[in-house]
Amino acid sequence: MDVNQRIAIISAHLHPSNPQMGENPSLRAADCRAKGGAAGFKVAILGAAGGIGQPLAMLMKMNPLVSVLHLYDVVNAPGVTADISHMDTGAVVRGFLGQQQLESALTGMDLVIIPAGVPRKPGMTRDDLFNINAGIVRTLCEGITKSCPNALVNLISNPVNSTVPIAAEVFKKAGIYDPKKLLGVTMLDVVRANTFVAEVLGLDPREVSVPVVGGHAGVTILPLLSQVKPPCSFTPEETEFLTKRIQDGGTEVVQAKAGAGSATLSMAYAAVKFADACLRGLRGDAGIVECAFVASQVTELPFFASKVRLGRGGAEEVYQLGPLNEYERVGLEKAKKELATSIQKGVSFIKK
Ligand SMILES: NC(=O)c1ccc[n+]([C@@H]2O[C@H](COP(=O)([O-])OP(=O)(O)OC[C@H]3O[C@@H](n4cnc5c(N)ncnc54)[C@H](O)[C@@H]3O)[C@@H](O)[C@H]2O)c1
Ligand SMILES: O=C(O)C[C@H](O)C(=O)O
Repeated sequence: MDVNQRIAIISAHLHPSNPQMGENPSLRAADCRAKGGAAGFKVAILGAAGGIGQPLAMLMKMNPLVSVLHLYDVVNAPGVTADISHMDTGAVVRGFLGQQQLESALTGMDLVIIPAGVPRKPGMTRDDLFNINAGIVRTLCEGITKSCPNALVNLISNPVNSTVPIAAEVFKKAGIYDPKKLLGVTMLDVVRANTFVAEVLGLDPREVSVPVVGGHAGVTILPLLSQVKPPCSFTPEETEFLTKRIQDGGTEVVQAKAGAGSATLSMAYAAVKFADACLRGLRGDAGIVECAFVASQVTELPFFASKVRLGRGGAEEVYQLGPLNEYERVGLEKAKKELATSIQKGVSFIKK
């Protein structure tokens, strides 16, 4: 950067009348840095000013795999962007406010993470969010079809069991659907399962790995306690207690927050854990396996959460469920029944 560019940056901050988001000279200098060979991926967060979005943005700014971080929301994006952009980590941060900036927010992105939408209040199911969040997800996915059709998409907005089918239909309509690149984020169920199982076993949660399959709502969340690593066994009472606690983990937080929303901090942690795995897959690292809600042939349903292998193309391999015990087989039937309805609801929303 030459001396004139440096003077431009200083005067922009001394006379801050000009900076419209994305047109600040300091961002142009950062652009040079981003273009100047900074290795890494370009990531957009849609809904970045929300309860999940803000800690997620902070954690992604700390991720060394990210070179450019775009923060988009319909409110408060400038404040969150200014705040996070002061962190002395590598990623260049840019903010985008409102629908008219969606295209710029998405252009050139490798990974788009979507936590936009309303959260639950006590007494609501995730499906009660459908009427508002379905339209939000449709609009954002239409933006993706135009501006970054090859990006990997991590969809967090609830009800995930319906929003993922909505996204798939939007992408199909635009002729850009690649099932491997659309991933519903169920990592929070795995994070909770690891934590709750570790509590019962008296272990450090980092040593525990629990596959959670099915979907992301109530009985569709199916922890496979017979496949826990390290290998262990549970009494029927422990199995019942753990399965219920994992299935109701979201409701536990909604009730504790008493009207102030749902899980945000643990979700941001889970979202970053999952996004980091996706980015390592995109980079070509071998052996990255996580659970996600994806297009699937594991059951008769078109979407199902199970372990997937993440690679350069996204979810490159979807694994079978492995041997289930009787308790899990019964749970699987219940999960499939509810999932079928939620998936169909999402598909019909776009097809109608
Ligand atoms: N998948 C999961 O495991 C999981 C976990 C927790 C929460 N969630 C879901 O994530 C969503 C967000 O939760 P939250 O607590 O962050 O809610 P929040 O209300 O705190 O934040 C949502 C953000 O989305 C923004 N937004 C609304 N419409 C938008 C649009 N059209 N474009 C861009 N941004 C828009 C809002 O302005 C807000 O900043 C909810 O649907 C919630 O149920 C999913
Ligand atoms: O429970 C919710 O509504 C939010 C989220 O799906 C969760 O599991 O915490």
